[in-house]
Amino acid sequence: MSELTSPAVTVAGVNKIFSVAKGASVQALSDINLEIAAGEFVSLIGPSGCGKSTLMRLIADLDTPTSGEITVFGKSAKQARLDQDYGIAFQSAGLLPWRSVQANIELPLELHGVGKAERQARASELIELVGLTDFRTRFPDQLSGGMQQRVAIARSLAEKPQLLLMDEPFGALDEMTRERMQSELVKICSETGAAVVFVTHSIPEAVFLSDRVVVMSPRPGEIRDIVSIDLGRGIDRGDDLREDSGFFSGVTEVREALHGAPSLSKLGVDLR
Ligand SMILES: Nc1ncnc2c1ncn2[C@@H]1O[C@H](COP(=O)(O)OP(=O)(O)OP(=O)(O)O)[C@@H](O)[C@H]1O
Repeated sequence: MSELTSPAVTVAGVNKIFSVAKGASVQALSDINLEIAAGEFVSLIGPSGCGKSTLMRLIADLDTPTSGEITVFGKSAKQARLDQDYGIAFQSAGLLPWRSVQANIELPLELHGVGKAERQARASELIELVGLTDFRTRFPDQLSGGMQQRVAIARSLAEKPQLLLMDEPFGALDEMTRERMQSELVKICSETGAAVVFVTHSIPEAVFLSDRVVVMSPRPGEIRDIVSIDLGRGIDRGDDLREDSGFFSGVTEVREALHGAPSLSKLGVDLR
């Protein structure tokens, strides 16, 4: 399969066991199977400690599975990392403290040899997008946690990647900024056709953003249910959607899946 027709991510029979103390181990993930299509937005949701971040770290090749296989656009996770095939925005912003906001956002472009003028123009666009125009020359330790997250989000978008890995990227944002960033992310994805794997603790956030919500069970993390959210894409996901009955049905379905009740679609209930 060529890179273009490959799924964005495949996770096949993945287990992850951490060795903790002498002889003791923690099984964080158990037999995870998941395929994320190119351009698809998939959220991972589940109780604290169920392995969401572990799964993200495995996809990003920041750790390796104990068994099973992960591919990204048909390549091994390692090759995709080396080729920088995706943008990453994780909870701890991971900014370089000695670089300004602007220079942090320019970094991926710099690493790929994009010229200075183009880099600066793209960074300015993104700085405006995340509402940090007055902070472009500041350094990360001069920013609040939420602002740092916004810099990390801008950096992850710098190269218009075809895949974004986002682990609670909006966790430290106030509710207004969070909703604005969600709407921007929907817009960016429909413009660039990027696939997204998104970890969140917020059911409404998962439903607003996703094509599918993967509901995980408590440790060892297994996929308990996958809820399809058929609310359209792009302009269909405007702010009005937050008050739409289809949106509320999605929230209910994900909540019930989280609590272990059978999903409504599985019972043949039409949610539209
Ligand atoms: N490096 C590690 N060594 C040992 N155990 C680990 C390690 N990383 C994660 N774990 C354990 O694996 C389990 C899954 O952790 P993970 O951070 O993936 O959960 P999570 O679903 O992202 O949690 P949260 O929602 O609280 O962020 C937890 O029990 C955690 O303690």
